[in-house]
Amino acid sequence: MVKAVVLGAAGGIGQPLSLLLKANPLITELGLFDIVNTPGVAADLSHISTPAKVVGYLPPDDGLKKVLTNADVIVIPAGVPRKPGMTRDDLFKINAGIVRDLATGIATAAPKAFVLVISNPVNSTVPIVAEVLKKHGVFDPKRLFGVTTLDVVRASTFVAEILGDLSLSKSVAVPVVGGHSGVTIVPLLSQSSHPLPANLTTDQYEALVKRIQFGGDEVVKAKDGAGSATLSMAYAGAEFAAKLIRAIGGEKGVSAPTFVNLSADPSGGEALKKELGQDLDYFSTVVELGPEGVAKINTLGSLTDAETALVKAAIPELATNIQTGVSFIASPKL
Ligand SMILES: NC(=O)c1ccc[n+]([C@@H]2O[C@H](COP(=O)([O-])OP(=O)(O)OC[C@H]3O[C@@H](n4cnc5c(N)ncnc54)[C@H](O)[C@@H]3O)[C@@H](O)[C@H]2O)c1
Ligand SMILES: O=C(O)C[C@H](O)C(=O)O
Repeated sequence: MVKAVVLGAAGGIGQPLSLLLKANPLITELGLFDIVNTPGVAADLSHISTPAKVVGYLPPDDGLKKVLTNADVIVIPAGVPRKPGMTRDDLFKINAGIVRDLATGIATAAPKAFVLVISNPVNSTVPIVAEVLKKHGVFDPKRLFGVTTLDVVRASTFVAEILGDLSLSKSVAVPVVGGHSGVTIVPLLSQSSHPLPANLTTDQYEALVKRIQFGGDEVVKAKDGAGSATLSMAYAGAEFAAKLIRAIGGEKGVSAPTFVNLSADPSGGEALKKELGQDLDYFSTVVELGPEGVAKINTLGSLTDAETALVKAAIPELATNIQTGVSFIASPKL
């Protein structure tokens, strides 16, 4: 029995994500929450012939508390998306408060749930959720995840394109580490399950790295004011949620890159911190998943000089983004 909950379920990501979760046979209950339209979305999805019982809630009458009660897995795509010319950090002003309030609901109504954060800027919203849970004395770092799967999905697709065979994209696995914005997105292409063509030039390699780092901008530009990635994000979010649900159900050998608090690792992430040469509290890397959530946080492994430089370039922005999230909750003005 797995109850999954989507907070922001009526939005551009929320609706297709809810559809994909409804299609997951391991989910037996699907709770949808948004400030608008969830009764309609829930009624629509409830006619699909899969096991999950679907219920939609709105804020009145304790809707947030009701949807969160007995939740096992909570996915959060609530918040505003980018328009052309904006960075993910520009979303902080609005999304930080939205995520804080939803996290407060989780802290009281579902403190043991696994929480998957999609709302941007992920590098800051994940620390916000952690700080809220800490304030309530219920933070378990093993249960909190920043969803960076879209970067991994993009890397697989773009590598398969370069290999000239899109049918490979499902099996191409590229670890993408760091964080989820611009230069903090670091694809470790030398560790791709399918090596890049030997004749790839440095210019082509650099263009591929840039495309993975700035894939979000490509979509924002193409949507021309109508938002950012929604369908590919829903696919990526459902993929990550499905992996986690399999792992908490006891399946062995499940792992995925995700942005986590390094204290979730049994060793406190010391080996990774040593590799990074920096005492960061959060980082995205390949995480082994298990019944309690994070089972082990993997180190980066062997990197090329170019990848070492990318990791180095990611760290200052990542450290600032993390601190922005932490300070938002620590602020005495709240
Ligand atoms: N992590 C990633 O890789 C990734 C990828 C794409 C988008 N995103 C982010 O996901 C977020 C959502 O994007 P979208 O395109 O779905 O936006 P959207 O505007 O289409 O949908 C957002 C939904 O959130 C709802 N919402 C707002 N405040 C809420 C609250 N307090 N409680 C519950 N619901 C609330 C809105 O009503 C809306 O339905 C954005 O911040 C975007 O930047 C992240
Ligand atoms: O680019 C965005 O703002 C949305 C998302 O983070 C993405 O990577 O597509």
